[in-house]
Amino acid sequence: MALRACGLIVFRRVPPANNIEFLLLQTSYGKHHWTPPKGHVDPGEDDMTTALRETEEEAGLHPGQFSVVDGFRQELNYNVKGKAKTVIYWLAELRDPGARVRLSNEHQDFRWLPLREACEYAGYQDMQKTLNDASQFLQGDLRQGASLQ
Ligand SMILES: Nc1nc2c(ncn2[C@@H]2O[C@H](COP(=O)(O)OP(=O)(O)OP(=O)(O)OP(=O)(O)OC[C@H]3O[C@@H](n4cnc5c(=O)[nH]c(N)nc54)[C@H](O)[C@@H]3O)[C@@H](O)[C@H]2O)c(=O)[nH]1
Repeated sequence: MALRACGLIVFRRVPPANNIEFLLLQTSYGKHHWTPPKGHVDPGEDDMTTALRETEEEAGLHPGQFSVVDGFRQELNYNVKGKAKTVIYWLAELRDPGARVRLSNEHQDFRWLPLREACEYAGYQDMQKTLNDASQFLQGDLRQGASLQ
């Protein structure tokens, strides 16, 4: 069975133009790659609980500080050291764009990045596609919101 991990693509809207920035964390081990907060599903744990727990452990952001966006869920499948791994991501908007990120010792740095830079930092094509899809989803959300007003 594939290794399973879950996480949240956390974003914030930055005044004055409400531009979207995504949160990426850099590992303090291995190749020092950048990903959204995520981690392995513990035995008996459901996926969303894992995503919330890992976001709190790795970024210091608790569920009261963000809202999970309805209707967006992406599954990535890749190999790590020859073993299949599945990663599920949801999208979550930080309520206070100034909220402080607190890293654990698993990460050495973090950045809030607009889409293009986030894709550059993430590197992997599947993660780039996920970030692009998230951005498009949010733009669609905005358009829908505007048409309802
Ligand atoms: N010392 C040391 N310790 C490690 C190492 N490795 C782990 N630890 C320990 O594990 C704990 C973390 O546990 P959790 O937080 O629960 O789990 P995850 O968050 O799942 O953590 P991972 O880092 O294991 O998982 P990935 O991010 O998935 O990276 C695995 C590989 O996959 C590639 N990769 C990454 N993202 C993408 C993508 O989007 N797309 C594609 N295509 N590929 C991608 C990339 O090549 C990468 O090298 C740490 O505390 C350490 O103790 C290591 O190399 N050295």
